[in-house]
Amino acid sequence: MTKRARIIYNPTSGRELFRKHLPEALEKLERAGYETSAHATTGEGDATNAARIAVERGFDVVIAAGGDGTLNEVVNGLAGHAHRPKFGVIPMGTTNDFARALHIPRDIQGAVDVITAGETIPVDVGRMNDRYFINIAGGGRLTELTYEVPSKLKTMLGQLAYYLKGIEMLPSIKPTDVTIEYDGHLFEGESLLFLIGLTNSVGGFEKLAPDSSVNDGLFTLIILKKTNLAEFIRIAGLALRGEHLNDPHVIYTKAKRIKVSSNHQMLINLDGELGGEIPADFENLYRHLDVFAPIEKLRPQDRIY
Ligand SMILES: Nc1ncnc2c1ncn2[C@@H]1O[C@H](COP(=O)(O)OP(=O)(O)OP(=O)(O)O)[C@@H](O)[C@H]1O
Repeated sequence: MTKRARIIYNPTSGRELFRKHLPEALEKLERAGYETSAHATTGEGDATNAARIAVERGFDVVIAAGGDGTLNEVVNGLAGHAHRPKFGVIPMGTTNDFARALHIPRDIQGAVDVITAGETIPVDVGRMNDRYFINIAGGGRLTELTYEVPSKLKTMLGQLAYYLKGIEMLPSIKPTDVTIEYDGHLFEGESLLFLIGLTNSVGGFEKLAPDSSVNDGLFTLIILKKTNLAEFIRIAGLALRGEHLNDPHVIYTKAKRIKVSSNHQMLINLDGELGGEIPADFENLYRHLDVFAPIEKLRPQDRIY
C-alpha cells in the first residue's frame, strides 16, 4: 500500500519561508513513493491539532517544517498516541537544536533528502506533567529570558538576541529555593537554573551536555546552584567549552525521573516556549519516536542500526 506523508509547516518560521520550497519538497516525497499533503499552521496550538488529526487519519509519516517551537507542537500531537507515525524534520528556525543534535541538514532540500533516504532512529521524548518535549526543559529566572526576546529580533539576530538580552538581565537574576528529586537523590537549596536535556544541543550550545545520548532513556540534569555574578560569568564561559561538568556550583548527572517543586512560583520552559509551571514531574519516554536522520553522521552514542 502507498505510504502517506503529511507536512505540517509554519509559514512564518525563519528567514527563508518554506512555502516557496513546498512544491519541490512534495515532488521529492512523491518520487520516493509517498502520497503527500501539506498543512500550513495558523497560530499557537494548530500544529499540535494538525499532528493529532494526521495520526487519527493513519498517516505513516508526519513531517514538521519550522523552528523548534513547531517541532515541539507537532510532537505534542504525536506522542500521546499508541501508534505513532515516523517523524520527519525540516529545520526552519533560528536555533534548530533538535535538527542539530540529529545532524539533519539545515537546508530544506537536504532535509527532505534525509527523509526520502528512509533511515530512522528511535529517539527519547520527555514528558512534563501532560506536555511533551524533545530538546530541553528548564526553570529558573535565567531560562525566562526566552520569553522576553521579541520574535522579530530573534529572526533578525538569531542566537545573538538571547545573549544581548542575557547581558542586559544578568544583574537582576535571582536564585530560587527549589526541591529537585532525581532517581532517588535529592537537591534542596537555591538554584539559578536547572536544565533537563534530551540532546547535546541546547540553545545552540553544543557542549552543555556533551555525553548525552538521544536514545539512552536518560535525561541529562544540570542544576546550577546559587552563585555571584562573577562566578556565574566564569561558569557560563566553562559551559561554552563543555568544562562545567565538575564545577562545585554545578550538579551534572543523568536521571530517568525528576520531580521539581518549590514554595515559589517557577515557570518551566519546554523546547524554548513557556510550557507550564512547577510542581512538575518529568519522565523520559524511552525511544518513543522514530525520527528520520542520517545515521552515519550521528555521534556513536546516538547510533542504532
Ligand atoms: N500562521 C502563523 N502565524 C503566526 N504565528 C504562527 C503561525 N503558525 C504558527 N505560529 C507560531 O509560531 C511559533 C513557533 O515558531 P517556530 O516554529 O519558528 O519556532 P521557534 O521556536 O520560534 O523557532 P526559533 O526560535 O528556532 O526561530 C508558535 O508559537 C506558533 O504559535
